[in-house]
This record gives sequence, structure tokens and C-alpha cells, in this order.
Amino acid sequence: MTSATKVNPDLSDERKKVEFDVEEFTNWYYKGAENVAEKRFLENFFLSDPELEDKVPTSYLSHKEKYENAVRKAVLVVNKIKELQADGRGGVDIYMALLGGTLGTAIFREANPITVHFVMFLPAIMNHGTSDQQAEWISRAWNCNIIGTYAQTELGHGTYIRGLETTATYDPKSKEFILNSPNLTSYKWWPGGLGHTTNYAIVIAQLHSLGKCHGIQPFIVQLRDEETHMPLKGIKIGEIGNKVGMNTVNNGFLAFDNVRIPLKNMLMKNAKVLEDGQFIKPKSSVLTYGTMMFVRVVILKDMASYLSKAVTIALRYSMVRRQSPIEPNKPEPKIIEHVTQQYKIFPAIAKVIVFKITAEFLWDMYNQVTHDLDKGDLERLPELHAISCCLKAVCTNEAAQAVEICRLSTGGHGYLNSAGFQDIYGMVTAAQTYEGENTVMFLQTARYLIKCWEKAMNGEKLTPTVSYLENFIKGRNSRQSFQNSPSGILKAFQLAAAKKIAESNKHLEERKKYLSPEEATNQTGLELINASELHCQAFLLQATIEVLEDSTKQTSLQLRSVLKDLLELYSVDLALRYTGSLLEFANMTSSDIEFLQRSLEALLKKLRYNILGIVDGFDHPDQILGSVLGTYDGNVYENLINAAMKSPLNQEDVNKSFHLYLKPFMKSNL
Ligand SMILES: CCCCCCCCCCCCCCCC(=O)SCCNC(=O)CCNC(=O)[C@H](O)C(C)(C)COP(=O)(O)OP(=O)(O)OC[C@H]1O[C@@H](n2cnc3c(N)ncnc32)[C@H](O)[C@@H]1OP(=O)(O)O
Ligand SMILES: Cc1cc2nc3c(=O)[nH]c(=O)nc-3n(C[C@H](O)[C@H](O)[C@H](O)COP(=O)(O)OP(=O)(O)OC[C@H]3O[C@@H](n4cnc5c(N)ncnc54)[C@H](O)[C@@H]3O)c2cc1C
Repeated sequence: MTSATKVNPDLSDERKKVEFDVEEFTNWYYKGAENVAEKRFLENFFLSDPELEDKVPTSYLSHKEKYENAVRKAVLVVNKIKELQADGRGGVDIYMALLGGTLGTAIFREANPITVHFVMFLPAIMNHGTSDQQAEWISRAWNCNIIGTYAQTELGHGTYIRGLETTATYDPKSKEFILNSPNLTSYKWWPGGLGHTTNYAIVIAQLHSLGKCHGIQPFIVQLRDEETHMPLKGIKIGEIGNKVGMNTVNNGFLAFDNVRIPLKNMLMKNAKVLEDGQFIKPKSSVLTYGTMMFVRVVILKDMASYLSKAVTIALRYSMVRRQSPIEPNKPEPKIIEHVTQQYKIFPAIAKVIVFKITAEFLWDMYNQVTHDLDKGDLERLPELHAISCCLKAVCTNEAAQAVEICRLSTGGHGYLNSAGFQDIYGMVTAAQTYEGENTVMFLQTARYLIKCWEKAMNGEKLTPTVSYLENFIKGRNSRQSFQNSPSGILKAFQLAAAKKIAESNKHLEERKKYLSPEEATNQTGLELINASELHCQAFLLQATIEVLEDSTKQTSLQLRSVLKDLLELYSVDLALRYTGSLLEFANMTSSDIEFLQRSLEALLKKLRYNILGIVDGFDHPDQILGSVLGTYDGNVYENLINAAMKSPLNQEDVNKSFHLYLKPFMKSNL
């Protein structure tokens, strides 16, 4: 962690003021010293390999060079993982660490080009394949003998997947499916790695058999020859072009012209087609959507990781950058002394902890529900779908906003690629759209909330994430005055969510009197989103309060007290961001707002000298941060000039454009 160079005294002075044991926080954050040791081992194992180091910063590479460099590294990384596994080290977790998160993005900067193979292609075979299909494909895919993608989205449809247009028509004579892209809008568009990396895909297509359409189903399709990598007959394939971020991913397009695949290539764990073409329905049609749910769950953890990098860069920089005297005739202070600067960064640090805790909570819930599904029990599937949709939306939206604020908090230098924000921003903003566009995700949760509301009104028992609606109906919370504490703010959010759900339902029902249910839902969309967001914020706070309470029982008093301050900061900031809803629905008064404002300011002050310990405790080595502004030693000005010198333009004193264009132009103007 410590750098060999001399640490900027401004930063070393700050470190002396931290009142808790940073290593204790690190062990708490990563759930044990063993996990920390493993994390550090992995970081060192991968980041000390000179083959994985970029001689020229990747931002100076062309689109093609970036891609080729990323594929080279992806192969190296998987080979290194196999090396570790041969030594009996690690399992699936190693892959997770390298597909996204901090280690993966440190190596690839923009993204790992084969992430979709591991997080979607393989899980789709595991979730939707029969045991025979798993036996045929899993080990080849796991060993990367074949590399696949998940081809669902088309030029014309991404959200409304029932509207996909690619067809898979069963031919009982040859016992094959014939895949076709009937028009331009049916071209697959976006799948990660599809352009030039993958040779297989899970293709989601409309199944036609015996003259009937049976809706979308997953098929495993070979796209390229395993030796030559040439696209197979009838397959048109390419890359969709460069993007805001994630440029190493090679997202692609794909079209089929009478491509035949055998019957056994439809993934048939749920729905089935028999040899004679008869279609056997799945237990539930939404089981086809399982792979998307898995990724929505892992995205949350990813958001905590990316944001933890952004806040580390912003805070360390703010503790060495000096600008603008606060008192006339006094020296220029560190910019962190400007209270507005503290407000830009401290609440975002609290968010990292809240997102991480909730991500782990959701991961446990996902494992429980999928375990139940394997036994044929689908009861908690709608609840998991609903909570994962709104969490994906809130956490990616908030991470994107917070990363941008962190960038702004570093002024002009933050706009440089070498500051590291651009790559982080590219990753978090992509997640607002992929795996379900966020507005659509909020509406999915709202659909569930309205159903729960109706159930609760009928006196039916609700599942844990919505049980507060029962309490509301029984009138337990409604008369309470607003309490300025995390649990008081939680109650206010639950009350506001319940009232907003009730109000949306009322307006929905009114509209249903003269509109179709679907159009009534459309007209009520703004309120439904609002209800969904309030519900999600309540859940994030509740999960954090419960986990913090439990997990800090064994920690030192000093650490517990800082974590308590961070939880208070998170909840006070949350309440202030939602004063409109809380004033409207949760017995909040204007004097409560004034009090919250004072609490916010007091908490910023209280955390001022401990907050560096938290970002240091995230334990990101300089290579993970990849930022000239965030290095542990705080020598930002040396880093800035060193990074500038790596610009290809700085490798010569005079660029040829001077002789070609500028000189003739400047002389002719004489
Ligand atoms: C550190 C860690 C590193 C980690 C490692 C890095 C990881 C991070 C890298 C990732 C990299 C990925 C790259 C992006 C990969 C793509 O983006 S793949 C493409 C993803 N596409 C989408 O998500 C499309 C979004 N659209 C949809 O999900 C659905 O079509 C919609 C919006 C839910 C609508 O579908 P629909 O059939 O019209 O559904 P609808 O009529 O609204 O509802 C029908 C019923 O199904 C239910 N339902 C809908 N969906 C589901 C579901 N999934 N489950 C259960 N029930 C469902 C509804 O609740 C509803 O239930 P009822 O109310 O009727 O009881
Ligand atoms: C970086 C990246 C990687 C991706 N990787 C993959 C991949 O590997 N595989 C794959 O199959 N796909 C992938 N995708 C595609 C992605 O899943 C879709 O882009 C996403 O689901 C949104 O669909 P869309 O593009 O059709 O947006 P649209 O649905 O067209 O959204 C456009 C607007 O319409 C609104 N809208 C649409 N429907 C509704 C509704 N019902 N109610 C209210 N508003 C609505 C949306 O809110 C949005 O504002 C990727 C996308 C990106 C950006």
C-alpha cells in the first residue's frame, strides 16, 4: 500500500489524525483478514506482471489497438487464473474479481472483453440447459475452448423483449431449427464480444413450431468456424463501432440467413420442443429472464467498487490541493476545508458502504431464491425480481451522479484522462442502460408494489421487503412525528413509500375507469417511478442499518463510532435529498429540515479527520486507482507532469503538422 516515494506532508499529516485503525476497517469492509490477504495476493499476482502493464496509456491507442491489447490481456488473465487454480487456489471468486470490479478495470481500464462469456453465456447454459446440454457445453465454455456471448437485444428492440424479431423455426423433418433475421430491425445489436471475439452465442429468438409462435426462447448457436474464426454460412457479423466507454468490449451485430442448428441446441431446462415439434410449456414463462436477473444482482457490487475508486481519488486530491484563502490574509487551505467540497465527497463515501452492504444482502437473497427455484419453488421470485430491478436503477443512477461530482470536485485536472474518472464514468453510465434501462426497471418494481398493495389491503401476508405496507395499513406508523435518526428516517421513508404507493394506486384505479389498465399505468408512470424509488431508498437504508448493527458488535469503539457517523451522514443526506416527498407524506416539518441541515453540517465536521482512514481502508493500490490525482503519496503535480510527458505528441519537439500546415499558413498571412 505504501509508496516508495516520499509522501506529500499534507497527506501524511492527515493520516496522523485518523482516530481508528485503518486495517481494522479494511478487515471489516472485506469481511475478514483472510479475504483481505487474498485480495492483496491477487492484486499483486496480476498487477506485478509486466505483460499486463501498459507501456503507453491505453487512452492514446486507436480503437483497433485498444481492442487487440484487451484481448491479449484477457487471454493472459485467464491463463494466470488457471495457473492459480492448478496450485489449488481460489475458485469462481477469482473470475468475479477479474470480470468487473476494481481489479478487472485496473487491468483493462475500460472493461474485460470476455466478461459477457462468464457472466451471461455460461450462466445461461447453467440456468436454462438440461443436464445433457450442460454436460456438452459447460466444460468447453468454462475452459474457454469456445467463447460465447448473450445475443438478445436487436436494432429494433432492447427493452420489450417479447417484441424481438429473430425467428427460430423448427423443421421436424431434419430435426433442426432454422434461424432467420427477417428484417434490419431484427439484427442482433450490442452483445458484448460479438464483433470479433466470440465464436458462439446464446441467441434469444421467437420459437415457431408446427405453425405456431411460442414466444422467445434461448438457443446455443455456433457463429464462427472453430479453426479459422470465419463467420459460418448464413451468418453476418461485425462490430457496432466505438462508444462513450467500454471500448474494449467489441459489442457486435449479427444477422441470420437460414442458419440451421440441431434440435438439441435449444436450451430446454424450462420450455421444450419434442422431436415431432410439439411444444411443452415451462413452469413459468419468466424463467427465461433468469440470466438478466443474475447480472442485475452482480451489477450492484460493481457499482460499490467503481464508486470506491472515484471517492478515493477525489478525497486524496482534496487533501493536497490548496486553493482560495477562506480568511483574508491566511494561507490558501487544502480544498477539503471548503465545506461545500466536503459535501461533494463525504456522502459519496458513505454510499460506497451502503451499496456494498446491500449488494451482499441481495447476493445472499439471490442464492436462496435460486436454491428454492431448483427445488421447483417459485414463491420468492417476484420479490427478488422487484427488489433487484429498483436497486439496479437507484445504485447505477447514484453511482453515475457521484462519480461525476467526484470528477467536478477535482476541478480542471479531473478532466484529464490521467485522472482516471473517464473510465469509471464509462462503466457506471453503461450500467444505467444495460441489463434493463433504469426507467423500465423502476416500472417493473412499481408493478410488483401495486400488486403487494392490493394484497395488503385484502389482509394477505406480504414478503419481507414489502412488509412495511402491512404496518402502514394497520396504522402503526402514520401518527408518528419525524425523528432525526437513521431508524427515524427509515420509518419516514417507509411511510412516504407506502403513501406514494397508495396514492399511485388510487390514481391508477381512477384512470382505469375510462382507460385500459395498460394506458392507465402509462399515464401514472411518473408517480409509479417515484413510489418505486422511495421503496428502494427505504430498502437500502434498512439493509444497512440491520447489517451495521450486527457486524460492528465486535469492532473497536473508535471504528464503530465512525461507521455510525457515516450511517447518520448517509441518512441525513438522503432525507434532505427527498424533502419534497417527506414533507408531503411523512410528517416532516420545515423545522425538521432546518434541524437536518444542522446535523448534516455537524456530521461533515465530525468526519473531517477520520474520512481519509475510510478511503485508505478501501485499500486500493495506485495501480488499481489508475489516477495521477489519487496516488497514496499525494504527489499530484509530479504525477501530472509525468503523465503529460507520456503523450505521444510530447515525444518530439516539433510535430510534422507544423511544416505541413502551420508554417505555410502562418507565413502566407504575413
Ligand atoms: C465485483 C463484481 C463483478 C461482477 C462482474 C461484472 C458484472 C457486470 C458486467 C455486465 C456486462 C453485461 C452487459 C449487459 C448485457 C445486457 O444488457 S443483456 C440484455 C438485457 N436486457 C434487458 O435487461 C431487457 C429489459 N427488459 C426486460 O427485462 C423485460 O422484457 C421486461 C421489461 C421485464 C418486460 O418484459 P415482459 O415480458 O413484457 O414483462 P411484463 O409484462 O412487464 O411482466 C410479465 C411478468 O414477468 C415478471 N418478470 C419480468 N422480468 C422478470 C425476471 N427477470 N424475473 C422474474 N420475473 C420477471 C414481471 O414481474 C411480470 O410479473 P406479473 O406482474 O405478471 O406477475
Ligand atoms: C454497454 C452496453 C452493453 C450491452 N451489452 C449487451 C449484451 O451483451 N447483450 C444484449 O443482448 N444486449 C446488450 N446491451 C443492450 C441493452 O441491454 C439495451 O440497450 C437495454 O436493455 C435498453 O434497451 P434499448 O436500447 O432498446 O432502449 P429503449 O427501450 O429503446 O429505451 C429508449 C427509451 O425508451 C424508454 N422506454 C422503453 N420502454 C419503455 C417502457 N415500457 N416504459 C417507459 N419507458 C420506456 C426508456 O426508458 C428509454 O428512455 C448492451 C447495452 C449497452 C449500452
